[in-house]
Amino acid sequence: MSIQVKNVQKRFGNFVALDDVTLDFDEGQLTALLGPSGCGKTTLLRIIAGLERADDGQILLEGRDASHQHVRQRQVGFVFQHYALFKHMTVFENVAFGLRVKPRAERPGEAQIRDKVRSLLELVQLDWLADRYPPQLSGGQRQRIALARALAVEPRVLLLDEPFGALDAKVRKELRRWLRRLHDELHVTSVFVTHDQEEALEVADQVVLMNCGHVEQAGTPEAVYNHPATPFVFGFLGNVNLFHGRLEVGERGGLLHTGDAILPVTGSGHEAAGDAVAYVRPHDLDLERYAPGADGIAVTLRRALTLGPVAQLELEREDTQEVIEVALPLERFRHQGFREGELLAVRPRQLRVFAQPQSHDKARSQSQSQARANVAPAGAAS
Ligand SMILES: Nc1ncnc2c1ncn2[C@@H]1O[C@H](COP(=O)(O)OP(=O)(O)OP(=O)(O)O)[C@@H](O)[C@H]1O
Repeated sequence: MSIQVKNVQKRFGNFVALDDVTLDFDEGQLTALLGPSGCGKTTLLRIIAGLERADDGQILLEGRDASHQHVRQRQVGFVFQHYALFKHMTVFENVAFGLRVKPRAERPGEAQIRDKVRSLLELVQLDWLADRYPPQLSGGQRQRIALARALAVEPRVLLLDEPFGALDAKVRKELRRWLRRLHDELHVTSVFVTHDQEEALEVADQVVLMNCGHVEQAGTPEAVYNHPATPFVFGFLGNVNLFHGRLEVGERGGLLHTGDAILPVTGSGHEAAGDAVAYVRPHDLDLERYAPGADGIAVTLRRALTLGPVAQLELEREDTQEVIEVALPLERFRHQGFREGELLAVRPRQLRVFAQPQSHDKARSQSQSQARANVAPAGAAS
């Protein structure tokens, strides 16, 4: 079932939790709602489910206005962070619960219930736990049972609120791969809330980046990561270096004057000249030995972390003393033989510029500071 969210507005008192949110969730798609704490992810999920009413706007399910439909009529299945399994019931009975409480006319017979529960337990690969009670399960197993229980009533939409939030990192990773495989088998339109960018990028077909009650960007993981629409998205999805400076726009594109360096800018070329901030990821920077008059930013290599296949380098700008973070394949780093204390030159392969906002409203400036919380220790913080 497809879901459309149209111009949804939600306030709690004077606080705007959702501000004109418009989104499409295609039939059979797995979408991640991603964003910092308090940005409105759960509120949006609850409004889609019918657990919360929007003040304005519409929810369309399969093209039909469902804004006034009761949660039951919407045919949604839920999985929450804190697994709400019934402790006094076996795993089997927990999964059977939704079927047993159906109105008499719709309730399947006992044999059908048994078959259905068995096949769901096989689907989540926990059929061997049917007779156990929830306290006898691990956290990951409980979440898989919670999912089987949500699926028992054949929901047309599956909503998951931080389903793996309470689990440790290793189990989370296993479970998110498992969720993806399960989704590929079932193709139920699913929306899950997370504040873990890796989880969203790895699992989802569509990632919706939210911030302060509005949607910053929605798109495939590839699109939001490689073509971030706003500084917030850039900062939220992975490490980034910031270069503050002045943008000069000429016929052949933009040039950023930052400290003593002049750097060519990639991108649309529609940015206005003036104060600007350029964004570049640590792996989009080239590094070579410094030579007087050469292009790039002169830096000193302060620290090299050579764990794993990538060398993480901390470099200090000669002109502004800001820190730049560079990620180089370990082999290349070793081959070059760079040493700590050495003078090098950094050149961005891709430098994305966003114009400096002239006037911030409160929410936007908050969004900026949240974005900065995710940047590399780099010039970043300045
Ligand atoms: N019932 C409520 N009454 C008042 N304020 C609320 C209520 N529910 C949510 N809020 C506020 O609305 C904002 C959005 O909350 P929401 O739970 O949707 O955020 P979230 O993005 O899911 O956050 P988290 O990742 O921390 O769960 C928060 O500032 C929250 O305090």
